[in-house]
Amino acid sequence: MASRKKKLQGLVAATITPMTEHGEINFSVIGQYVDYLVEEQGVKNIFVNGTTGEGLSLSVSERRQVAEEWMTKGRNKLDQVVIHVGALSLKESQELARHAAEIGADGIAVIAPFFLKPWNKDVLINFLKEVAAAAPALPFYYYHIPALTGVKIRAEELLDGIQEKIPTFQGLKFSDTDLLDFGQCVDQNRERQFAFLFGVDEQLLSALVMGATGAVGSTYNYLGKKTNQMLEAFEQKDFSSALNHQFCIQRFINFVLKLGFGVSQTKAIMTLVSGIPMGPPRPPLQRASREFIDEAKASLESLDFLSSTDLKDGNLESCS
Ligand SMILES: CC(=O)N[C@H](C=O)[C@@H](O)[C@H](O)[C@H](O)CO
Ligand SMILES: CC(=O)C(=O)O
Repeated sequence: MASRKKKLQGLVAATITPMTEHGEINFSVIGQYVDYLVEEQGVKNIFVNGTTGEGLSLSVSERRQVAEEWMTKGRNKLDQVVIHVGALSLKESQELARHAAEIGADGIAVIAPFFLKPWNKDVLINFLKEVAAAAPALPFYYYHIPALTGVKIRAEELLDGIQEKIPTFQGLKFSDTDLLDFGQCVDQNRERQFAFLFGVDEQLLSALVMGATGAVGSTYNYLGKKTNQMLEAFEQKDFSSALNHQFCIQRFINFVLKLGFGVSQTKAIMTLVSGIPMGPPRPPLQRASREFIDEAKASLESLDFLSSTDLKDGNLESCS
């Protein structure tokens, strides 16, 4: 039986995997990174080796080392560490799940296998069940990200009866814009203590209205503080302030999405905002262009999302 520890709530940063200029993992900055999230962004939960962490571009041995480093450096500082252990090979996924349990992680998450794909709900559940069973004491989260996996089985359908198949099932990380599907996941499972973690940062407020209990995302690495203000306003039922915060966040995300925004760009933005070198991404991803970085910087400054306040004066767009 999974240890029913405190429900995962609030913001969860999808961690970047820092790399050296030579493309090796730069473990040396992870301690600093933990402190930055906790102290500067007010974010105390992390999601390791996911999309943002290029988990599927790392070897199994690298994934184990990265997970260990976050656990070590996060001890007594972070609330919860969830490790993504999804892989195309069930064996690898199980190895990573067992490893997550050994190192004391707070939960594991798994995406749908995305090469030879499950074609219906039962087939997907069977795969997930085998992974979950390798870590029978760890809370299990399904990571729904259909745009990247190509597995479009609706989350609402998957959740129907899931606890009978996967007793450790504890929640859903929902990275899709289908708020009907998300809302129905919440509505149909009201009496269960699941965590509903939303993963589209630019739409989080709508998901909060639908009953999201938390959020996992890449932008919480550097917009955690801002997003926490939105959560706070929502909690206080100050919906107009919450909406202002969401619109500010949207202006930034909308701006970078139009320039082309993904993991490479997240690495560059985090380097810029935190001052911690995240390094280049691993191929097939390519590093963000100089033009992107300059434009993103100007946008962050004009929205007052950077500590440097050079461009602040007289800026009508400022979101502070
Ligand atoms: C596809 C992807 O990486 N999604 C992230 C997490 O699920 C989000 O945090 C996005 O990066 C963010 O919402 C910006 O679109
Ligand atoms: C964004 C996210 O949740 C991930 O990197 O997996």
